Amino acid sequence: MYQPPDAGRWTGRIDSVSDERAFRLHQRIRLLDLSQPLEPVERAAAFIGFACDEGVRRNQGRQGAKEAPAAIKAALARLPWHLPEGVVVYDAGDVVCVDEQLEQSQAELGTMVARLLRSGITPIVIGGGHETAYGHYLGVREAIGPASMIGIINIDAHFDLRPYDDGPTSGTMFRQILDQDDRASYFCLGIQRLSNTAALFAAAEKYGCRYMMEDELTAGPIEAAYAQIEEFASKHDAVMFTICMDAISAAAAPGVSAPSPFGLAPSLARALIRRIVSHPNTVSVDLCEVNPLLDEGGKTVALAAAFCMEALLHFQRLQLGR
Ligand SMILES: N=CN[C@@H](CCC(=O)O)C(=O)O
Ligand SMILES: [Mn+2]
Ligand SMILES: [Mn+2]
Repeated sequence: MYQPPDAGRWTGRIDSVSDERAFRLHQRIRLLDLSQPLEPVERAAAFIGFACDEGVRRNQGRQGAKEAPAAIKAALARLPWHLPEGVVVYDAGDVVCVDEQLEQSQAELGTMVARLLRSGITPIVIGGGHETAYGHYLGVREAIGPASMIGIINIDAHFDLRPYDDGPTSGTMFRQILDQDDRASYFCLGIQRLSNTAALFAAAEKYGCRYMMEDELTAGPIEAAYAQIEEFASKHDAVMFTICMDAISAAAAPGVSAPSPFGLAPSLARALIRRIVSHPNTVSVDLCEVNPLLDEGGKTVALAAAFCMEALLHFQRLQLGR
């Protein structure tokens, strides 16, 4: 079910009502109702929420991620505006999963993502459990057509390559995509040995997935990751980028279904995010698995909002003269 944006969410501290250098996102955001016709726009991005944790429920996880779009948008509202002149940022509302209708909700999210992409607007999808990524994928595939090659870059502790004989969950998306789409490939950064069974490592081999382990990334140098990102992104027509917040150290991101004691440092993840969205082939991003009900002092929500803002600031598609 689609819910148009709610202006009441975009409130916060006001340092000045006239000096634009003192503005925050809530003073700049525009509302975009995706139930109305869309005009083409240049250098624009839109937050689209996916209020859903049905995939997490089916995956035996701890529910609460459906509260994340409202919480992350509220945290984004308070951040200072540093975007270049001419960039427009929209709140495009939320797709809400009702009555355990995961598959229908993913399809609806896909429709919204495709509409944004076709209007030239960069989608910043705010999940939701990681099942968000499947709806995001449907939209990218619809927008770019069947012939184009999609590269999926995931920052995650988990492969999310589980079998889905009993239906899709928050742990099955990339297997679903690779089974149905021979023009999609998958690169995962931040994989942890203790977050995946041997069967899941075997699935990654079987599907020819590329991955970098968390300890490999942490030990550096980061240029090794940058080189792999460049090589992978360059050989695809479009890159969809997905961030699973449980990839981050539990010290910084406790508010997730499956916390990671040895997760990535936030600054390392930020460097990866900047590099991935800076690639000209990257068309969209989603950020998933924040569970505000499990958060400690709002720090996971604050980190998620900061990652969304970093993506906005560094998206190559939003820069002048591209
Ligand atoms: N999206 C999360 N997927 C993980 C969850 C693991 C867990 O709950 O322990 C997975 O299925 O592997
Ligand atoms: Mn994960
Ligand atoms: Mn995941």
